[in-house]
Amino acid sequence: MDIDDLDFVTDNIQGLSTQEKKAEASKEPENPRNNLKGESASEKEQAEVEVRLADIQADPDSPLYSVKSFDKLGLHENLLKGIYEMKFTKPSKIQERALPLLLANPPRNMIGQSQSGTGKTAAFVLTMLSRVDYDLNEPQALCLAPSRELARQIMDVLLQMGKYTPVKSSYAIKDSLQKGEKIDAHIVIGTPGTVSDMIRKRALSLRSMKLLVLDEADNMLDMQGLADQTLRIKNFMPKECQVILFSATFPENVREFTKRFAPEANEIRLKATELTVDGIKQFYMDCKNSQHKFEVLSELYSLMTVGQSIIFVRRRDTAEKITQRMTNDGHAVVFLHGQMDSERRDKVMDDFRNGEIKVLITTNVIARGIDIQQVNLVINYDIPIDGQGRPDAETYLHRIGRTGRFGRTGASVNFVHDDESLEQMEAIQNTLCCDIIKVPTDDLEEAQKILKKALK
Ligand SMILES: Nc1ncnc2c1ncn2[C@@H]1O[C@H](COP(=O)(O)OP(=O)(O)OP(=O)(O)O)[C@@H](O)[C@H]1O
Repeated sequence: MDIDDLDFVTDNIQGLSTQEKKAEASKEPENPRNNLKGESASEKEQAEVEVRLADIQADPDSPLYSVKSFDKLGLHENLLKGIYEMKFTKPSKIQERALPLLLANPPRNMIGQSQSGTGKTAAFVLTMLSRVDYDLNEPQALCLAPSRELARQIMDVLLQMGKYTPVKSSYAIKDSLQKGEKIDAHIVIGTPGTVSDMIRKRALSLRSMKLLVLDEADNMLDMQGLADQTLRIKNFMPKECQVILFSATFPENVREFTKRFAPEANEIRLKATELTVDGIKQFYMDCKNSQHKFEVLSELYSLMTVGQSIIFVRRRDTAEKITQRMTNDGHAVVFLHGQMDSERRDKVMDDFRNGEIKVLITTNVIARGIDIQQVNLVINYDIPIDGQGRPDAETYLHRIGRTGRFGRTGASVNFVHDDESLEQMEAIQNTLCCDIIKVPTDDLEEAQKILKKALK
């Protein structure tokens, strides 16, 4: 699989060298990506997505529905120029509801929840860009994210949306600052560990800060994880700072804390039944044991070609091992995890983003926030569990939410291989009140057809 861009070629040409595969691929009859009008298939697909999106945005039950246009949301014309250049035509529900509240004066805190892939980033990025004083060369807005990869992605959005503003922005992620350097940018985007370090070394001054944004806020305020660091950073911020929390999930155990962290906040919440995204079809494959699980994975990838996909595993060493075994079987796959050095992580992510890498095997490090529209398949090779070994429905939602972005279709496949993993998956299914459909492991041709149909 995963040669060039031949999304729907299912021939098994595994076992050939890369050169041979490319030659084989170029033999496809009459270039399947071109139609009679001379329009390339990807342009056609894009047009189809846009038409579908227009329908979805007209459906009041969709999280992408809105009544207003961006022009009516009180944004500066320079920001509107940036937004329209990104080809955003209408706001999504969360953008339409949150932006007027976020921009109102006096500023009020916000706890905003909306399904994965529904445009939360634009809501908080536009708020940061609207609130800073561009004549003051000091950090005024700080956005924290749980991973380097997500911080880099938010920066990309900021630079695109702020293209027609004089914004200066800076990273606060590992290896982003030279020794002795001080940040004088208006907006800083970083991860909590590095931000804490920079504050301690006085490389980042918080005295003019007006805005603190936590993306993936429930994760950033999780007592088992990043809460300590995040809280410490907040305690250094000026008291009157506007606090903005966004996530697709706010589980019960962090709710109280989020309210204390962002007191008297405007709140936009989802009901438990609204958490999943309709465009993502969920499946599972019941394997006999862990060896069979690997065989099914490898065989499935031999049979089907998807746009791009992410395979989630529980442990870093599993990511490396599965990558090795898949490579031995002739698949082009790459791993990414949090113990790799910064340069390597950035390279892998950039290659995945621009489509050079088609299959990424990874841990929860990129389970949240990562937005790559071509990803149409997510595999949970290991069912997600939390620090106490309990089924982790939030992580599950975030993982599968790497596909089905902003009205696109996507599929997720859970691999189970014993009673325990089956029970974990069922517990997640019950928590989320969603359907997870079984696909056969003894007829992978059939399995492949079912998945392909779901992606149409
Ligand atoms: N109004 C809009 N019109 C068209 N596309 C949009 C609009 N708003 C956002 N998008 C696109 O939708 C995709 C998902 O947006 P974003 O990454 O902000 O989702 P999210 O809600 O933060 O998801 P997650 O919970 O996974 O972090 C992005 O590719 C973004 O460019």
